[in-house]
Amino acid sequence: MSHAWGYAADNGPEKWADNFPVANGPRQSPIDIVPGAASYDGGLKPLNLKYDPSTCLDILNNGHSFQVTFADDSDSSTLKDGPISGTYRLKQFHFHWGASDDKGSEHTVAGTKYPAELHLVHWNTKYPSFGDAASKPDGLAVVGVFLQIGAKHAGLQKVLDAFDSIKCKGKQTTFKGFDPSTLLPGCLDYWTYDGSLTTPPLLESVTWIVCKEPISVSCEQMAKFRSLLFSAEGEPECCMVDNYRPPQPLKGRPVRASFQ
Ligand SMILES: NS(=O)(=O)c1ccc(C(=O)NCCc2c[nH]cn2)cc1
Ligand SMILES: [Cu+2]
Ligand SMILES: [Zn+2]
Repeated sequence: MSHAWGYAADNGPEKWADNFPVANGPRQSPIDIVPGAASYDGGLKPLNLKYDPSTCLDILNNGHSFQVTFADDSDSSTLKDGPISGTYRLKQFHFHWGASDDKGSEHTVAGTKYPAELHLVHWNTKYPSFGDAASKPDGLAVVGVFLQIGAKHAGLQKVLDAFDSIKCKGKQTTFKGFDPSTLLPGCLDYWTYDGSLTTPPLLESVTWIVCKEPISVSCEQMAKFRSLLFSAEGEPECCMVDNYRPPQPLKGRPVRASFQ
């Protein structure tokens, strides 16, 4: 994945519009979610998430986050219902986090930042591939889950235990049998709005589905996130922290709630 963009002062979110003018587009993400301004929509269905751990393939440090990638050549791990129509396949999940517990999430709730945010990335099977779907207005659906400091998360620990082999940019290792549904909160109430990828190419192809209930992680687990590096082996070490884009203008978009 060759790209010059990042999260530093010289290549970070304030500079992305230079190479990706859609950064100033009408449906950019993330946003600040204002619960009082969201409109309850009784027509929204509950999320229907069905994940098959046998589709889990590997874990990768791509230089801006780490991601767990899934086999998406069949409808084994899917998202249906919720605000979407049709079937969307799980492609990968990754996180965004801060250098300290007071920041790190991309979406905020009435201005509140969480220490981290999980993104489960799915693509619409009406298109032939993820790459094709990523350029369509209804091509992707990303489920966002906030992380808050509290009890150690057993499911997340399985992911963190793989970190020693992906410390540097470009490192990848086999990662099998992980069930991403262990990372979901108990209650799947959500907010939804039309948005974009939160990293370049910032494509405006994402139906965002942000869960209201966070999951808990321990401060030791957060420290493990911060032990990863943006830098490749042999480069000066640069801690992978603050890999989040700040909230973007809503530009009149409705934000709907699946709950009252
Ligand atoms: N944060 S998010 O909105 O969920 C998100 C989800 C997926 C991608 C993505 O697939 N990007 C295109 C390929 C690529 C280039 N470099 C790294 N990935 C980017 C952001
Ligand atoms: Cu990349
Ligand atoms: Zn993301």
